[in-house]
Amino acid sequence: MDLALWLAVQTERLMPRIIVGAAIISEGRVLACERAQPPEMAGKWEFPGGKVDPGETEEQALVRECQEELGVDVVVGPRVGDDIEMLGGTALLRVYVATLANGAQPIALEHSDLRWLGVGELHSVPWLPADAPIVHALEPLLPSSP
Ligand SMILES: Nc1nc2c([nH]c(=O)n2[C@H]2C[C@H](O)[C@@H](COP(=O)(O)OP(=O)(O)OP(=O)(O)O)O2)c(=O)[nH]1
Repeated sequence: MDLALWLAVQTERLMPRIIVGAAIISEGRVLACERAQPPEMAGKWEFPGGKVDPGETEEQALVRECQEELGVDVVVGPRVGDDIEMLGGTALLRVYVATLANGAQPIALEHSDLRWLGVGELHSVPWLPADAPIVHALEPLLPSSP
């Protein structure tokens, strides 16, 4: 490995890329989104979100991603669960609870399907593997009968 590549790898290890996700809760249910791509992730379910761009706060990134992916404004609340290490420690998944800012309903602009899941339905979809601890941490936040 040459010096430039080695330095790039070390920098990524020291400063993992933050990927933010929004656990949007409405009427006692959380929004799950089915990935449409890339092929190896298609059919797996996730929280809307994505990479935080340089110069952007995590909250700004979540608001932007929810606009791009779902066409809705969200209000970002507290964190849910711990950071999840991904991609060999070069990225961290960090999920926040969020609510819809107004009456607008999410539209699947980039996903292949959307579902509102009550606490008893949380495990009814195949989540991306990294999301399992977050889904678990959400359970106490959802009412037993939405
Ligand atoms: N948004 C999101 N990404 C997740 C979750 N769980 C999980 O493993 N990931 C992974 C999938 C991807 O490898 C990565 C996020 O990539 P992305 O494609 O959604 O990010 P992005 O919108 O910024 O995409 P781009 O700029 O590369 O087009 O994190 C999750 O719950 N939500």
